[in-house]
Amino acid sequence: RDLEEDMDILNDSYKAVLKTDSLSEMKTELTTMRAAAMDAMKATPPKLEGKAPDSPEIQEYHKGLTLLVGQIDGALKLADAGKLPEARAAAEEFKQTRNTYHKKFR
Ligand code: HEM
Repeated sequence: RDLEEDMDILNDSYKAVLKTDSLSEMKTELTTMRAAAMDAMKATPPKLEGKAPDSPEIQEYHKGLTLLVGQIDGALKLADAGKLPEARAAAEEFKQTRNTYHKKFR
């Protein structure tokens, strides 16, 4: 999958996560988001084309996705514990990460 596809998947599943009243749907969509974020790590954003894999910019890009995966895992843990409102509140916080890293790399 290319980066745009991963981002489109992140986007669709994120909308579903914020909207659903079903714990099992939330878990499925969070798991889909996690896989898309992990796959996005293999891509190079068009803006960073030509940068070395160990350049500060690529490292920063990976840091953003690692942060998002950590936040997704936090929300998954709450969903696994049956805490739907708390899981949704945790998912709301992904927006900050998305916006911060879109400003840098999108
Ligand atoms: C909940 C989290 C996120 C959502 C919902 C999201 C969603 C999106 C969407 C809808 C696009 C446009 C895709 C398209 O052109 O079809 C996009 C592009 C992009 N996003 Fe995200 N994003 C998220 C997090 C992140 C993070 C954490 C990073 C980097 C660390 C990132 C980096 C990018 C980049 C580089 C593009 C441009 C891709 C390109 O033009 O090929 N995104 N994102």
